[in-house]
Amino acid sequence: MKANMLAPLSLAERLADLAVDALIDEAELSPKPGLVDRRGSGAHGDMNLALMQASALSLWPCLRQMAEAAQRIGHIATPLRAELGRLGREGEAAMLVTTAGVNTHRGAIWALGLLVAAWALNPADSDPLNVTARAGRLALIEDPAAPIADSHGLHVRRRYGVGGAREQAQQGFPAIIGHGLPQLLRSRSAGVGETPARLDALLAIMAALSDTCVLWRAGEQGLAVLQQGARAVLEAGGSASLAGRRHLRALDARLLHLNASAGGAADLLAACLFLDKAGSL
Ligand SMILES: CC(C)(COP(=O)(O)OP(=O)(O)OC[C@H]1O[C@@H](n2cnc3c(N)ncnc32)[C@H](O[C@H]2O[C@H](COP(=O)(O)OP(=O)(O)OP(=O)(O)O)[C@@H](O)[C@H]2O)[C@@H]1O)[C@@H](O)C(=O)NCCC(=O)NCCS
Ligand SMILES: Nc1ncnc2[nH]cnc12
Repeated sequence: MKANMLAPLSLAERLADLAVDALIDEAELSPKPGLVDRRGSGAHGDMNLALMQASALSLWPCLRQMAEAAQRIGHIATPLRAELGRLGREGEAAMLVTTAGVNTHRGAIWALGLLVAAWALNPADSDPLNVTARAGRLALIEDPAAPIADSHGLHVRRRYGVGGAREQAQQGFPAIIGHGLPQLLRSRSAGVGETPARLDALLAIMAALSDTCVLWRAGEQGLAVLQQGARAVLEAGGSASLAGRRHLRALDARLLHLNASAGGAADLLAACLFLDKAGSL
């Protein structure tokens, strides 16, 4: 092989590439209400775009290993779930080293980890509906080595009775399959550019999701502001329209005022963009 030629990539490497690409696309997408983007840190004192990009790149080895584990183990049962849990915890540790302790992508490791594994289990069937269904079956299996977690998500689930990241995965990612992905395709076929189509997909996810990050910081009132505000942008014509952009600006200002950040919806947009890349593998 010539020195300037790259070695062919394995399936696991290509899946990790697509997942990291999707994370970087999500981080760079702007203007996202309340979230870190090209404009700044949103409602986060401890995150910025460079940190999100570095965090995304740090997850490549973990995502590749998750896909490899799925190929090696080959079926949906406890051994694969246990291995994904172990690799997920290692990935979180690598992320926290890269970010000096800031939780940039915990939810993304969970969602994309399950999805790369589900894809690698049957690469011939990359229909998003079937990949998310396989990921859901994986998420339903208990991780025998999971530590007793004291997470924000746990507190919020107990207080407000919502499902959170675990249930979203166990149900086969309804926020993506029922909202984000159809909106992405609808906005594209309406002829808007790729950036507004992705923003509309994010808003559709925000309007449908019980995001435990928002509930943690801003309670039920914050979640209602997010969901109603996201719906208002879409009903006004989406982020490509003048009226939609006005609603989007107002939503951004309200979320910043409430110190509310929809990190869960951001993770699910990355997962949605990953599934959308299915055709390019
Ligand atoms: C099963 C886990 C997902 C753990 O879930 P749990 O709900 O117990 O724990 P959390 O630590 O709260 O993590 C869930 C993260 O998922 C995102 N998320 C939130 N709501 C939803 C939803 N409805 N659907 C899908 N995803 C959702 C969200 O991640 C983003 O937010 C992070 C920032 O959160 P936080 O630290 O709370 O943020 P701040 O507000 O900044 O904190 P303060 O400043 O106020 O202190 C950011 O990272 C985004 O990614 C939730 O945080 C799973 O994680 C797990 O069990 N992992 C163990 C290893 C494992 O098994 N891995 C499996 C590999 S496939
Ligand atoms: N763009 C973003 N801003 C804040 N939290 C996030 N978690 C994942 N993506 C994020």
